[in-house]
Amino acid sequence: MEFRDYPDREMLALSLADQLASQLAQHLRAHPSASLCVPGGTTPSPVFETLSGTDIDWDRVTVFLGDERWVDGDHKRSNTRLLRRHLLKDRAAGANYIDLYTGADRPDDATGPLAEALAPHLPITVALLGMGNDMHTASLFPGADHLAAAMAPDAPPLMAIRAEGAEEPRITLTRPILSGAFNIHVLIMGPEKREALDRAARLDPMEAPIRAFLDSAIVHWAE
Ligand SMILES: O=C(O)[C@H](O)[C@@H](O)[C@H](O)[C@H](O)COP(=O)(O)O
Repeated sequence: MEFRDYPDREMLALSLADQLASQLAQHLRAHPSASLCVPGGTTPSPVFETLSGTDIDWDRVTVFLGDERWVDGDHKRSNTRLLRRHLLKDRAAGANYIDLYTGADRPDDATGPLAEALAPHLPITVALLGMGNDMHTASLFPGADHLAAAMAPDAPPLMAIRAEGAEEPRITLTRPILSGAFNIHVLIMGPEKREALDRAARLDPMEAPIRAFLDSAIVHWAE
């Protein structure tokens, strides 16, 4: 794991957005398209704000979330709503967006069609992951109902998941799809998350799902 410590949150957001954009641009120099997988939650908005204004060929970039809460796109807990406000605008408005919330009654009914929609965009070019204080990432929560299946090497690309720490049913990309990304970045801010990360490094991925991605990730942190 590579750990990058920034003087403040603003520097982190500017620098990380630049690193993500450079990796996408570099991939686009040699390939017709690229994919960007991003987290929801509260932390990444400043990174998204900068990234949305970067001058890359967004028309050739497909964006999707690593996980979505099973709520309508205009619900305040919708990660898609967050992306529409902070990332899928300005220059990035031209990106192709795959919405993980299909409107099906249950996320369980959406995994098949979404796996087909994502397939042409795998492996992921750049994956940005968040982390909760309980060491979950995407919706891979410790103690979640299908965690073992979602962490297995032969897991399907997406799974429906329910967990105590999650307020609503979720859909999540699984370990093999996320860990297969060419570039993996983890974004965390604040002392609590830094402590959680240190703890995760000593635990098994079933107790600390973020652990499964740390060996090949760059972790970006600011106080
Ligand atoms: O939908 C979600 O909740 C996420 O995608 C999730 O994995 C998130 O990245 C972490 O929970 C951190 O969330 P915060 O940035 O809000 O702390």
